[in-house]
Amino acid sequence: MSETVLVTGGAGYIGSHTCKELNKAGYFPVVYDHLSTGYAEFVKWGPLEIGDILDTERLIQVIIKYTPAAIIHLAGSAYVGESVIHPSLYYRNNVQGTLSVLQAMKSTGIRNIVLSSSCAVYGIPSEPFIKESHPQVPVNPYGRTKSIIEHMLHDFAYAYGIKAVSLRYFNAAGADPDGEIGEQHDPETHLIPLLLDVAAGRRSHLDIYGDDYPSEDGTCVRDYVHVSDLANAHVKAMDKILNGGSYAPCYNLGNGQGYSVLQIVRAAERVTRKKIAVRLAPRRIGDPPRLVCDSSLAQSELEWIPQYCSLEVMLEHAWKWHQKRYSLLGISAQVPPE
Ligand SMILES: O=c1ccn([C@@H]2O[C@H](COP(=O)(O)OP(=O)(O)O[C@H]3O[C@H](CO)[C@H](O)[C@H](O)[C@H]3O)[C@@H](O)[C@H]2O)c(=O)[nH]1
Repeated sequence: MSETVLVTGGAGYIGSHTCKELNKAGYFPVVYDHLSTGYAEFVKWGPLEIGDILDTERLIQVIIKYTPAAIIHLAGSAYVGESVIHPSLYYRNNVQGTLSVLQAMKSTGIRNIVLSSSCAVYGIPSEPFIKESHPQVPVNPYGRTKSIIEHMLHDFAYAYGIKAVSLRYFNAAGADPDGEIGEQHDPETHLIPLLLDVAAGRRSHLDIYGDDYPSEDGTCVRDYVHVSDLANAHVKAMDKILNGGSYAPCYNLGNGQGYSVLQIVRAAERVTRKKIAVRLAPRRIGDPPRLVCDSSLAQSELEWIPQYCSLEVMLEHAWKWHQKRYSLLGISAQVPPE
């Protein structure tokens, strides 16, 4: 019989791709999501249980119902800019929410967890390629909450024998290569879907948040990693903890290649064959100038080998999904009022 895995936040962008990869690998993913930012139609590879991670009793009920071998915990809040304006939301959903998940695990005897973490734990890096051992000095509340929950996992691992892996994502990009699921946020704040909206004529322009950063063209540099590769890393992490594992390790997940905002705009113009209008805007508070990954630890210890490293391929998959999504919704190309 296939092992059951409970995926909190499994109706979201990374969560739904993770469920697809789990299914491919022979696991049975049960999604736990309250659908505030996720979509029921993204839950295709197992049942959906609607619930909030803050509701420990409901979590316990669902765990008792399915007796999962492990939990992949992705539910939480994940907008850097919003975290600066509404930190209480981030401490509640990310810190209190994870504590609730850990308490439910402790009450039901579930011992294995894979945690969604972020490169935001590092802050402004002192090295061009960030290793896991880099000091953690987050520069926004989002990053601070992720750092705190990683520490919570360590403490629970030590005290209660929980086996845990934290995955520090760099910038998730692209969409399912089969076009079944993809990126969809409301409101949208992420660079790639926003500039695809401009290419599709649904937005007038993209605001570029600052051109005075210490990069070649002055715009921020990020490491974009295909969402299906990220999803696959969860399966590798799951395999590792279910087959022994070690004491709460953390792994960086990225491609080790930095692209500036303007480089992404130009690449999206090539892929969509559309001109993308941009407008210079002030820096966004909480944005580090450069975040680029050294993922050699994940490659050696998890045997994680990303398949879709090309930026063009990520953008092609994102563009294919973007077009499909609007045709499914029956929405024609139009520029919404400013
Ligand atoms: O309209 C926009 C949107 C974004 N950007 C820039 O594009 C880059 C990427 O921004 P995103 O909002 O797409 O992604 P972030 O780097 O802010 O966020 C990502 O990385 C974070 C860690 O830093 C978290 O992990 C978060 O969940 C993840 O989406 C940033 O330099 C941002 O300033 C713009 O110039 N204009």
